[in-house]
Amino acid sequence: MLSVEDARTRILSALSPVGEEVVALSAAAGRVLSAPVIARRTQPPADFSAMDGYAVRSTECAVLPASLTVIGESRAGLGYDKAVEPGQAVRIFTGAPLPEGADAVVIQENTEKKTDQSVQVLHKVAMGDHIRRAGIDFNEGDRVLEAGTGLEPRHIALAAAANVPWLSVVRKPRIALLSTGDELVRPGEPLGRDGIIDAVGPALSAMIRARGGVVHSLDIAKDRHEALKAAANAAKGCDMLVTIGGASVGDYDLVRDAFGKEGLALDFWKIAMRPGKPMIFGRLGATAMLGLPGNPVSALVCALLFMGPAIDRLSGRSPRMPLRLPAILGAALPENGPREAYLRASLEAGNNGLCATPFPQQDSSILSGFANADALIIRPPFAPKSQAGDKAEALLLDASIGS
Ligand SMILES: Nc1nc2c(c(=O)[nH]1)N[C@H]1C(S)=C(S)[C@@H](COP(=O)(O)OP(=O)(O)OC[C@H]3O[C@@H](n4cnc5c(N)ncnc54)[C@H](O)[C@@H]3O)O[C@H]1N2
Ligand code: MOO
Repeated sequence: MLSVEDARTRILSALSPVGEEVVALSAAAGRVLSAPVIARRTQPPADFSAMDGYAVRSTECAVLPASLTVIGESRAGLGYDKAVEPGQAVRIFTGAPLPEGADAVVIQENTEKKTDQSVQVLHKVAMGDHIRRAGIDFNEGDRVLEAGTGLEPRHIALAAAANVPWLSVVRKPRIALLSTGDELVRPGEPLGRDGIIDAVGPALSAMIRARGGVVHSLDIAKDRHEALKAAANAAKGCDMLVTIGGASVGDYDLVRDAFGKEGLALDFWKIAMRPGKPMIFGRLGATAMLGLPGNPVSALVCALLFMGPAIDRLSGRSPRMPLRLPAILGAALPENGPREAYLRASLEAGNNGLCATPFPQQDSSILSGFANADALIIRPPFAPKSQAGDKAEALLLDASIGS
């Protein structure tokens, strides 16, 4: 069986970013740049004042107090267009261009205004004080953002400041999503005695959207070849098809077989991990296919470790993984079997760092445990018995830990 690491490498190397499109800056948040952003102006475009005060010639202020004649005003968006001569100063405000001849700004708290036309400088002034030099942020022609950047509001601010109103971004990957199983119904729909609610489909829809993909919902397919054939057809034109369930060896686990008949080029089936062993990866024509196991925790853990990074790759980003941190075990664990284990655990800040306590119940059908977990403890294949207090590694499920 493939290791988790090898499986991820195989998946990521089989995928590449989908095409690009141009979007307005106002619609670009959350998208991924497909080309660098080149500044179309210099920022600041000239030497600017960083404070409210007076633009002066610093040598005029060598002897204090220095009395200067105020000859005009420079404010943001409307500079003073004559030079400052010896004995003169210009009233200036934050973000205003420094007038010619001036080489420093003295903040107004360090002056005393005598009249509208006269000011006394009371404190020392050095050349360059409180000046933001032209181009300290960026210059016209600079590459201010690289291709592959996931656009956060701060990147939007930078592109806007660089006067770039349109951005080339990677098209949102289209992800077809199919739950399989005769027993499944959608939440809230009429339910027979042995029915099971499709819990994984809604979770994966949310995950795909949060990751920047577009969900093409294929709903729920019955465990029949014709239903899976119809789904394979409906997924055409999508960048990836994600199926849930039917990945194992039972009489009703038809996914590999049925998609095989539709031309699935299987890359691998089965990973040495727990939960998540019977995961499928391959290609159906131009569409990548990820077949997740049906047990809900298995499906969600596989989605976290493989589907998320795969969508990142399709989106042109470097694949993101949950943060992996060293932790101390909060309870003893038995020897691990041949599969890498991902144990649902709570996480607390302890005296010796993070303390990860595995939940007693680790069955891959138990959603309540997974929903309330902070982390997954990773145990390598055949890890020996461990005691509380031993070192371990944990994957954070959320960016922050509840207190
Ligand atoms: N003889 C063997 N049996 C099993 C093996 C094996 O190696 N040999 N592997 C086990 C492992 S590990 C897993 S994981 C499961 C995976 O099975 P399938 O992918 O075929 O999943 P299903 O049989 O379709 O469903 C399993 C279980 O999960 C429920 N389910 C399915 N889809 C959903 C959904 N969308 N939302 C909520 N619950 C879902 C389904 O009702 C079943 O209870 O196979 C083991 N068996
Ligand atoms: O891999 Mo299964 O996911 O052990 O339940």
